[in-house]
Amino acid sequence: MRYLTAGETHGPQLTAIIEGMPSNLLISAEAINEQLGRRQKGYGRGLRMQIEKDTVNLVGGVRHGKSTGAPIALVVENNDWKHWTKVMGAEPVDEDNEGRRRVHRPRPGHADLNGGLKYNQKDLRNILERSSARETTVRVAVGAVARQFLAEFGIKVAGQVLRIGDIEVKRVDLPIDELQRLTEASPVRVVDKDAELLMIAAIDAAKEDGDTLGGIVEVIVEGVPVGLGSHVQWDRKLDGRIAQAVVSIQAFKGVEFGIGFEAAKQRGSKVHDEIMYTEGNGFYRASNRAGGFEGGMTTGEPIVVRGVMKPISTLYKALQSVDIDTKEPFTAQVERSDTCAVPAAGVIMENIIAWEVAHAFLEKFGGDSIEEIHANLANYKAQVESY
Ligand SMILES: Cc1cc2nc3c(=O)[nH]c(=O)nc-3n(C[C@H](O)[C@H](O)[C@H](O)COP(=O)(O)O)c2cc1C
Ligand SMILES: C=C(O[C@@H]1CC(C(=O)O)=C[C@@H](OP(=O)(O)O)[C@H]1O)C(=O)O
Repeated sequence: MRYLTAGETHGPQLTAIIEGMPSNLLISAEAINEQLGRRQKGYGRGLRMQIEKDTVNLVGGVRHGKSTGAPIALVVENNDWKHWTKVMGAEPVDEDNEGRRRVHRPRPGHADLNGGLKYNQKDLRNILERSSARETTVRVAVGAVARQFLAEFGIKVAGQVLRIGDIEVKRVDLPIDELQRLTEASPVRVVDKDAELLMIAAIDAAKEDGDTLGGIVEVIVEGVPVGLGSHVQWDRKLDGRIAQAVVSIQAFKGVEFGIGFEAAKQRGSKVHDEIMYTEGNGFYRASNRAGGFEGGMTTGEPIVVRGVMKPISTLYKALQSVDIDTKEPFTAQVERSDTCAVPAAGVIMENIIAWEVAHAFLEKFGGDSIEEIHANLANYKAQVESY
């Protein structure tokens, strides 16, 4: 199973195609829209989120509410497009010709300069249009389909924000349904309401100063069987694939599993998870410091992943850069930008991880229909139980 996305942030739409989703999966556009809506709600976003009202259009591979096995095509339209038809117009233009502008001032912290040099583009809009995190809209839509696939097999995903700037909350270990419920309505997706108020104040203060904030998000996946991923080849390690997916989110700079970087400070006796066995429950771990992985395979314990997002690159208190035409320094002018997108990024992270887990699940249990996968899973469960 694989997917690709296409589309520009100020173009007419974002598009994704999922190839290899088995047939007979119930796919609800409403459930996809729920995830799209969650991605738009976080505190700290700029004016663009007031323009957009993201909803999915399923234009291929789904009939009568179920996948047919054909490629699934998903489209999310950009409401903002109508304001950009001239700028995005078909004719190449120079600056200020009929209101269309060529971008020649690269923004620090963005793909602009590297992309311009690499693709030999003198209009940096050709880079920024695609590097924008607007693309995550349709990746969340893809992940929301994966989420429905996982739900079919009792696998659930939830996330919480653990840090915004210097405001940190202690992670809470709640049953996943409870965590989902408590973070659902929260503007920064934290359970601790006091910390949330501090975070909102920190975002407001950064905005006041023309500055931006990053943070840390944690995602948990519960109900995964033992043995997703594999130790036998580097690119089959599921923790490795998840790490790649997390760092592929715009502005994500780090990832850790379980106790993560903390492990560097501890002795082995405080890091590894002892193996237990009881009749009926089979093998399990006394703790889950590894965050659900050993040898690139799931242990059957919850997957616990944290991602680090850097502060938003575009600052109202602008950073210095160099004009690609004149080679003269300038300080960038900002029209609009987010101050903090960590809560939104948490929703993105949940959904892209759902995709990676669904992908590994399908690799393990194969099959072209949901019924076939259920049969394969039951067979494997019986094998594990009698091991
Ligand atoms: C949900 C989300 C919203 C973002 N919004 C903005 C924004 O409004 N302004 C900005 O400069 N960067 C924003 N970013 C970050 C940039 O897209 C990102 O820093 C840039 O594409 C360069 O990629 P890199 O930081 O991964 O190197 C956002 C990222 C995410 C995940
Ligand atoms: C559009 C989204 O995020 C955008 C991501 C983004 C960037 O540079 O990554 C810059 C901003 O875009 P614009 O310049 O059009 O306001 C954000 O609004 C979105 O999340 O849907």
